[in-house]
Amino acid sequence: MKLERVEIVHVAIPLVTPFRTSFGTMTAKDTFLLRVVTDRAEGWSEFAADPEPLYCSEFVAGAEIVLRDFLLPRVAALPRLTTAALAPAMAGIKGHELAKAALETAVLDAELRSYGMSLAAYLGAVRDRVPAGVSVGIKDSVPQLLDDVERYLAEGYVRIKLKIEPGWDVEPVRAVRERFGDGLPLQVDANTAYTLADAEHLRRLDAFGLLLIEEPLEENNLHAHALLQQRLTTPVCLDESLHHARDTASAIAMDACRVVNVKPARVGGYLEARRVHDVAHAHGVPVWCGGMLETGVGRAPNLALAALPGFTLPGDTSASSRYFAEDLTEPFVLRDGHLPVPTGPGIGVEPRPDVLRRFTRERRDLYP
Ligand SMILES: CC(=O)N[C@@H](Cc1ccc2ccccc2c1)C(=O)O
Ligand SMILES: [Mg+2]
Repeated sequence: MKLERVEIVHVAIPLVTPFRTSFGTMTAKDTFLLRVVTDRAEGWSEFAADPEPLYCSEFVAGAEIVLRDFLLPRVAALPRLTTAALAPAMAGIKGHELAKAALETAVLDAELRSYGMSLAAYLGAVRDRVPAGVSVGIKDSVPQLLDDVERYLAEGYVRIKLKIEPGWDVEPVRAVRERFGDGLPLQVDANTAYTLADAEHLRRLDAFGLLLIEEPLEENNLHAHALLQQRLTTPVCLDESLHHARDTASAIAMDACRVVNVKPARVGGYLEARRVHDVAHAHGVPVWCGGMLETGVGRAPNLALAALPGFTLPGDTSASSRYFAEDLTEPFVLRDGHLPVPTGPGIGVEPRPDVLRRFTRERRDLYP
């Protein structure tokens, strides 16, 4: 393929309800899409983070600069544009996995469309639908939390994930366990909010039979997570700490990570996400597909990834209606607690032009 044009489309879509985590409260998904035009086909992708570097160090304005000034010049210089050639071409630029993932995914979408192949087929999907979990934010009160969990269960979600932080952890988890029983698949996500000094307090969560506790400690401290795991029976799952297959292998070897939250954006794209899956699967470590409040543009490829054999736990890819009154793509609708894996060429979806126009803030060329 030949790279002809790359467009950046800044979008802002209100969330149906505010989403509070230990690092902040979101009221809208404010990010950008990339549209890559080649001589054979065009492809779309979505940048996973936010205008502010709260979940990780990357953010919207910074990613646009890195793409325009550093990543695109290297990619445009390739003699032949293939998705496989992108990561090596961009490797000289340190970090910026989310920006690299956005570019690689749009090129992958275009390349697969040019062959008429779905991302699911390309990655090696073994299922045509995946079970849907839901991530529930920190609430103002326990009764409000129980109402929200009840509503999500009634909608069919098969797993509940509760955001926790110091002061909102044991009590809400106990309340959900007592109200919905021991059979409910239940996990928590601290988004790095605790330290090893909290180990004794976190051990209290062992009483509730949780599937996992996600990223309890600061990101990139595998040693601290390994020390914490020695003191908990609840499996530690890493998210913010894992940036590629290599550090996933290290985390597993150190017993710092007994479950992996795989986020293609966090590891630089779907090719590396599959490698993370393969490394974990080879070690008998279950993986699940994390979420970043993506619109349908980011949700569709995550469903293809979640259909790989090692994805044995429900992920955070919820229905479109969990976050948005109107999605940029055709909405993803829960059916019997599952979402369908897209079967069309590439990521299998594209933004609906009229809806995209309504939520577009600005649109400009990044290349040429
Ligand atoms: C579904 C879920 O809990 N996702 C992330 C946290 C998160 C939540 C909201 C976000 C909004 C914009 C950018 C990044 C975001 C990350 C997590 O697993 O830790
Ligand atoms: Mg997480």
